[in-house]
Amino acid sequence: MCDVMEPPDDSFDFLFKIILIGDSNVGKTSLVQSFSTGLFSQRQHNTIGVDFTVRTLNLDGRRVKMQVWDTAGQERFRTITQSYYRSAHGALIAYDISRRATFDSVQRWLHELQQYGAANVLVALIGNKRDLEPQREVPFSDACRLAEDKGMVAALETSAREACSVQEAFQMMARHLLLQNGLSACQEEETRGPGVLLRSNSRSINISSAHTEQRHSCQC
Ligand SMILES: Nc1nc2c(ncn2[C@@H]2O[C@H](COP(=O)(O)OP(=O)(O)OP(=O)(O)O)[C@@H](O)[C@H]2O)c(=O)[nH]1
Repeated sequence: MCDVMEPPDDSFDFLFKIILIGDSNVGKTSLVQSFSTGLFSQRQHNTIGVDFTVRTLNLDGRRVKMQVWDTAGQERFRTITQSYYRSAHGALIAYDISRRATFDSVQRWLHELQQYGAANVLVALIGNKRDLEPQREVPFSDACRLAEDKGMVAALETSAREACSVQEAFQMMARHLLLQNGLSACQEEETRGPGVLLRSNSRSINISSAHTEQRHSCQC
């Protein structure tokens, strides 16, 4: 049944294209699935090429349509996935907090983005599988340092499995894109400056409090 109060999903104020990149099996598809349906499936097929999902967010009265391009992490699809970089307004580079190698690859993904993406693309770093705390191989402080060094807008940790901070990750990117377009997403941020996310397992890089101590408790 249709809710008469809801405008049709094709109406929007802003359209942002977001690309999700990172090594295979870090959980990119799971993050997109969690964002679009709230569901998690343990058995996930490797993405072939690129998948496409759309969801419209209501951010403080603005309808922001998010077109999310979920790319394959496997090397053999690299030529196909690179062709999607150019039109992206924002990029989420994902790694798995329990596999250091996937974090070490972030620089390579960033390099690809710089090579094939638009000059003003906004980038955020996502450490997924936060629920695997006992197997953690990447301290959150390493992610924050890298994000800061590379001029990314934020570093966050998520768990697609526990639906932890996933919505926030996409909303954060949407808010940064609104800000980039000269629009504050909400009044509170207008008084606070360009920082957006203040959760304990996330950190906005371009705010004055960027050097405050970080904690890791997930409060979902
Ligand atoms: N524990 C845990 N497992 C996760 C999480 N997110 C994804 N997984 C699992 O990690 C595996 C890989 O997930 P995918 O979403 O297919 O990874 P991907 O990055 O899209 O992989 P490619 O399509 O090959 O690039 C699957 O078995 C998921 O169930 C998470 O937050 N926590």
